[in-house]
Amino acid sequence: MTRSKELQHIFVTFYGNFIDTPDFGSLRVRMNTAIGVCMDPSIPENFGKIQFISENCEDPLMATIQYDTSLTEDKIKLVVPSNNSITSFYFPGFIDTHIHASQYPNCGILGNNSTLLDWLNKYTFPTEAALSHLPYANIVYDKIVSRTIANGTTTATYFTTIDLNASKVMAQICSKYGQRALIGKVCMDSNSPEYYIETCKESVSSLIELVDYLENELCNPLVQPIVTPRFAPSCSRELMETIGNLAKNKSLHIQTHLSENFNEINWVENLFPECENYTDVYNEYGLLNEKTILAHSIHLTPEEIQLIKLKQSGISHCPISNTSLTSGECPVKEMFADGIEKIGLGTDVSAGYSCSILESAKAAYAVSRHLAMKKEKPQLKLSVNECLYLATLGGAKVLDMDKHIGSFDVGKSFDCQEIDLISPNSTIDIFEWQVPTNLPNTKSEHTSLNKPEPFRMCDIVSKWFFNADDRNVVTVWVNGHNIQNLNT
Ligand SMILES: O=c1[nH]c(=O)c2nc[nH]c2[nH]1
Ligand SMILES: [Zn+2]
Repeated sequence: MTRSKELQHIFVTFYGNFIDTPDFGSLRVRMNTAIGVCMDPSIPENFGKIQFISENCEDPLMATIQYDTSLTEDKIKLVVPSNNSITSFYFPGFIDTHIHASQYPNCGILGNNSTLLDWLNKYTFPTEAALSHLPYANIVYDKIVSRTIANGTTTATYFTTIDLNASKVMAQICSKYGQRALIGKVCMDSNSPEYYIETCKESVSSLIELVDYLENELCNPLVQPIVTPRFAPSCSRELMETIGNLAKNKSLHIQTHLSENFNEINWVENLFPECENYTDVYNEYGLLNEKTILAHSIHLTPEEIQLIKLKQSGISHCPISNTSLTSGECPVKEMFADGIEKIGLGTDVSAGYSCSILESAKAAYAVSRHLAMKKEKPQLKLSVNECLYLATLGGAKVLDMDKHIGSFDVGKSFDCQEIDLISPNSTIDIFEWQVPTNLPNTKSEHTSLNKPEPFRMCDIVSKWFFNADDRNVVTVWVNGHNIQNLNT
């Protein structure tokens, strides 16, 4: 298709099987469904957003014209899965609520016995400091953004480094690829190595300049700033208060680390004796609100849980990182039971060894089971559906973006990944008699005494969850745009 022809399309209708998790624990399966997305730049309020959903639809083109009779066929692009079979489906794009783009060169390098504070000093700070060299930052940031997209991540909340210019480079790269991103220039003016520290004044002025750059120069609504005090030990009271005020005045997101490791928690208690607990430090210095993302939050006291609930902050559960640095097991189900409503997943590269949210979802499943065994509480186990919710709509809630992303609903942006269990390089083995018939839960002619019943769609999802990787991600869209095949 020529570029000029493509430009005429002001509406895209996606057709196939749509699966999402509208609630914690439920799986919504909509077979043979048409979802219409407005791509008309002259209607900015609808651009990239889902306009209609027609279930059990036989003629998606007709459904589109019925939705809007002013649309003619030449204005509509119809997208069907490349392998239009029952083993392929559309799923909401993954949301990574905590990832250090700058640590990607260390991904998979952890040091066997490292725990948080020695790992930071030995591996992390030198790697982050090196990214002030912009050609290096360009290569690393380009790779992590394309790699997360290849793994189905449509929204990511990034930490960069203290370096302003490298943070601008990261924003440019996210914008180039079309990924939805929050860009966090790290703020740290205390208790850090002399080769990787800023003064409070430098930190605040770099942050202000980054915010100004994103608002007034880059001007891509998909790429937003996020205020990023690294964690309480590396921030002075003055720094936290100043950037907290900036976040409040400009309605910006905030991200930081909380309660990851016992040595860290003791350190915070010694550094901030005026505060009730670790969470209270962020509250005291104006950093705790409904747009705050708290990574880890493993060892919280009941008082801290109540404070987070009161302030409606979100928690980013990073199970691969927590296992790798032996930080602990975040009690996700207990926190939900205690009334915390906003919990999502973070890869936490490079304390986490994978930039795939699907891998993090599997790790969340495993960690919850270890916790259930340790505490002899089977109710602490996370199900596949619950893990997939954390990876999508749960993450959207953490980012306070659940009105816009995280599931397939009219009015939401079309942020989506097409999954295929039998894509060309797939390593998933699925046998002919296991392939479901077109109608969910009906028996097919395969069924006999000797042949088992075919899978239901929830089995197909389970197979994907445990057996898949990026080879099963066929295409990725953000705001209705295909962002995976940038160079095609
Ligand atoms: O997992 C983590 N990664 C980090 O880079 C970091 N900095 C403070 N605390 C941290 N925890
Ligand atoms: Zn982190």
